[in-house]
Amino acid sequence: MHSAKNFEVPVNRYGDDLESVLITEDELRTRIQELADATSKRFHDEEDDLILVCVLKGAAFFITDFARAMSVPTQLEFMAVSSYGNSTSSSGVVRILKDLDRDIKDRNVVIVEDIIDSGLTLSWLLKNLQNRGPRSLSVVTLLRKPEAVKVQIDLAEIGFDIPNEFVVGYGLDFAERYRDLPFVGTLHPRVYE
Ligand SMILES: Nc1nc2c(ncn2[C@@H]2O[C@H](COP(=O)(O)O)[C@@H](O)[C@H]2O)c(=O)[nH]1
Ligand SMILES: [Mg+2]
Repeated sequence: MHSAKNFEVPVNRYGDDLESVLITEDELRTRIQELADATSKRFHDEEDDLILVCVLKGAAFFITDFARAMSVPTQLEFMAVSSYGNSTSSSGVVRILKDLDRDIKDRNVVIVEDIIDSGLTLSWLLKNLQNRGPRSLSVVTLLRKPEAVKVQIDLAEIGFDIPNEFVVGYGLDFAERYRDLPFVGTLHPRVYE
């Protein structure tokens, strides 16, 4: 489990809103290369380009770094979904706000996720995409909160297991802020209040 103990919060554009750094910029870079290497290896014999599906907006930073670290050709697709629930947890009832632009039938598809919390959103998405008849469908997630997971999902790659805390940065927001931080961290409680 990745914890914050050893990292100081670097000077950043949000002043002292950040309480701790869980994963530094260097750690992200190193681990993303490892995830891309493992994923490239799985698909290096395939003829067709691999389709990477980004679930907006949280995975946007991750997928761009991940795709550039891959050693096989990839094509990017974007989806936007809204998950009904309260402000801090999803219900698993999902509505598609933006669908893929292309047919994925008979194609190798990797969902590139920012974070798995309960896993309910991803579980719904996997069923939805599986019904479209891809040749293969797998998931690479940057973060996972093992203590929060409610549905077991088969994950091809996991970047970091983190504590059950609300995190921001590297694509992850609170009220649309903090996505542009180059590291993953936690906010001071006063920011929520
Ligand atoms: N900024 C943050 N967003 C989070 C966090 N944990 C989850 N999420 C968002 O929810 C979905 C996944 O939710 P799930 O319960 O259905 O697995 C994820 O893609 C994020 O958009 C968090 O700590 N910080
Ligand atoms: Mg997500």
